Amino acid sequence: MTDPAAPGQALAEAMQRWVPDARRIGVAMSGGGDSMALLHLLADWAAQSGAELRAASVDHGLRPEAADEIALAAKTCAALGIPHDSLTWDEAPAGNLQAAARDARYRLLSDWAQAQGCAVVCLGHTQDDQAETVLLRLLRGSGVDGLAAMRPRTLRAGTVWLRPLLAVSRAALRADLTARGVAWAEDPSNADLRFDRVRVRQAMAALDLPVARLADTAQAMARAQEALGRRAAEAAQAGAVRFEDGDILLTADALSALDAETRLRLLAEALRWVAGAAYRPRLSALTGVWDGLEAGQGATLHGCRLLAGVSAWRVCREYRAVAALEVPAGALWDGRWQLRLAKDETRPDVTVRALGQAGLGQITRPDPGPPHPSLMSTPALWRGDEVLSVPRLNWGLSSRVDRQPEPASFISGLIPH
Ligand SMILES: Nc1ncnc2c1ncn2[C@@H]1O[C@H](COP(=O)(O)OP(=O)(O)OP(=O)(O)O)[C@@H](O)[C@H]1O
Repeated sequence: MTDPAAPGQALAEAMQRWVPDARRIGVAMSGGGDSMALLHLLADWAAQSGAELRAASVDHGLRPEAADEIALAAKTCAALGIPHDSLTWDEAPAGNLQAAARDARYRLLSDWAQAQGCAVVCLGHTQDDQAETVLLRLLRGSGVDGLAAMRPRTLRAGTVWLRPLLAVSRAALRADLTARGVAWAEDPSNADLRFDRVRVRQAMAALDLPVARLADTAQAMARAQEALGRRAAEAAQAGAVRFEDGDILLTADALSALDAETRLRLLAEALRWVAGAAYRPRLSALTGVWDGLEAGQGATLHGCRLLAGVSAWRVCREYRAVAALEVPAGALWDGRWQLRLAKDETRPDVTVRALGQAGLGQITRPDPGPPHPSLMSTPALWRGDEVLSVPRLNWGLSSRVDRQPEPASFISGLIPH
């Protein structure tokens, strides 16, 4: 069993391992105990290594106490001579509030880090957070990917995030702060039993569950996840997957030679890639779809259409998912395409949107060509109601594709990074 590590040593080892040469490091500070300890430990490490620190806190505008917590973070940074910024989330939240607040936090911190020139941003997740995540995911029926829980280094919203305290216990961090005589804020939502995480935390304490063992499970699962991802990437490169203008074709013969886990991984990644999504659907949600495809039935999932052909299954974008998207020519469409006319300076009113039925009625369809659902969601250049160009079909005015979905991002999506 991996015992919780001593805070200062664990942090220095993590920094040495993940960012040996970084000059400027960002710190995400909530004002709570974990990120307060992170700040002090990083300050010790920076004094030794010569790195510079920058700190930021996000006020989501959801709790009245947050302003005081951020003020405490700012005051502590000032005492340590570390520049600190307060970032405010002022968009109206949509959907799940917790998830929207978290996404906004990562986005705001990522933009801030880039503006500050920070190579990475450090987060204060602890070994206890990791153990809670494992247990939460176990209770939700997660497989290998979910149980791999949080990684010490991740990419999200275009920024590298580090969790240098993932092997350190929360108790050790609190003891470190107490020894330094440093105050921290206690977030009242940490006692709010409406949150699954809080209930899991309390259950772990009541049952005296071994935190370090649960965290070990995450490490074992992360190794398994990487091995399975590499196996799926090899299968893709050996011909199980073909790329066709933003669609993916899963080759029936090659798939039938693969084990079920690898096949599901390829299908899940195909859905993520075609939808341009940050996350794959859960593998367990795909078994039913797979059985349907084998029986020749298509499906609609994750913003994609799945078409069951004889020699290959096609994954294409679902028309309904993109029907309302319209951007000026040259701007990013559906997060993954950039199109414009070869001579676009003469056509300022040109936009990009999906071909749809209205567009299909205006063009000559290639024969043989992509199937109807794939054509429907194909991006085209329009002026008002008139289709000017469909670059994928080489139809209409000459055009340029400045950006399109890249096969390399399919392969890298299979291997955790
Ligand atoms: N309001 C905030 N401003 C800046 N950083 C924050 C804020 N809230 C959390 N963090 C950073 O994230 C770390 C984890 O915080 P917490 O466990 O509360 O978040 P979470 O929502 O569970 O995070 P995650 O989504 O990464 O699991 C903190 O130690 C801190 O580094």
